[in-house]
Amino acid sequence: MKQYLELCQRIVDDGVWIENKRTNKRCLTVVNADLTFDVANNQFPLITTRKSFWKSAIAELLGYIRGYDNAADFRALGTKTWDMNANDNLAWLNNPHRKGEDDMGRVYGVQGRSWQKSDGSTIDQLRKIVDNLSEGIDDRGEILTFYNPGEFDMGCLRPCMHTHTFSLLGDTLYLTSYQRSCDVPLGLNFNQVQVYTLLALMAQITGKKPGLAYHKIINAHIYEDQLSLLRDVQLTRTPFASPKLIINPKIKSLEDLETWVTMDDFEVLGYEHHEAIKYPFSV
Ligand SMILES: Nc1nc(=O)c2c([nH]1)NC[C@@H]1CN(c3ccc(C(=O)N[C@@H](CCC(=O)O)C(=O)O)cc3)CN21
Ligand SMILES: O=c1ccn([C@H]2C[C@H](O)[C@@H](COP(=O)(O)O)O2)c(=O)[nH]1
Repeated sequence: MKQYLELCQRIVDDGVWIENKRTNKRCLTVVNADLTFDVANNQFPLITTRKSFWKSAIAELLGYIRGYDNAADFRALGTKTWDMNANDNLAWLNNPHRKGEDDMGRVYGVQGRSWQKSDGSTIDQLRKIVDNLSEGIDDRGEILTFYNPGEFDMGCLRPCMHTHTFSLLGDTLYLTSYQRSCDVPLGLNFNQVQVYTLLALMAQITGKKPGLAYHKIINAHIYEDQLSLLRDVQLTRTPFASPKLIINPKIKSLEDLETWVTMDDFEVLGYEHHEAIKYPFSV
């Protein structure tokens, strides 16, 4: 929580106002932030200075793991986070690649599970990583990347948290996640839960011990219409201690994640938090 609050304060104190063309809003912006989460000791980085909808964040992650490309599938898992980008974004609505209501196109998990090759076949990046790690192999290229510039025009949004690199030291698994663009009041609240949970889940299904998760952010920003709520409300609150994330130990494989896992397989213990804050969302 300390790292999150320090980043918020840094943006408020040192941020530069940058005009964003896509959303037509100004963003108070800093460049480069490094967060570290202690997954080994179950220090779940859930925001406590407001109510955080952590199930929605984990549902989104599970949708990426499954390779979903449709906001309706994300809703069925328990999150509405893709509704606006799939259905309310004019550039995407006018894009000939859009297959209709709720389609997100070739974003995130689609790239992770079925990256298209020029011969028409596909690459399942996640399957290869799970197979290698399960056998104790780290080929120094255990990289899951959603960043495919050749297909940006086929999706509703370029991926923000775009690359996850796994590293094995003995039987301890580490994760380094890269994020090019970060909406600190809304997105980061979800993204840090996802980085943490991705390492915890990957360690569990490959039979490794989880170590640290490193979260590297490039452009960290606050939209102009979020600033007063963040600075004058959220930042004046005193944080509570980190809660714990409990994952159903019956989850043992990638197939389990793909087939029967639901949000009921995740539980948070000891979550003390301040009241919810409704931040404006920019499409
Ligand atoms: N401007 C913007 N910020 C983002 O964080 C973001 C995007 N766009 N587009 C793609 C995804 C979608 N994400 C989202 C979308 C919505 C919420 C959101 O509304 N969160 C609320 C309520 C969540 C709930 O009730 O489930 C929150 O208070 O955290 C969060 C992240 C993260 N990403
Ligand atoms: O996981 C996510 C997804 C998106 N965001 C935020 C970061 C930006 O505010 C927008 C994306 O806009 P771009 O113009 O494509 O950078 O969504 C996030 O924080 N986390």
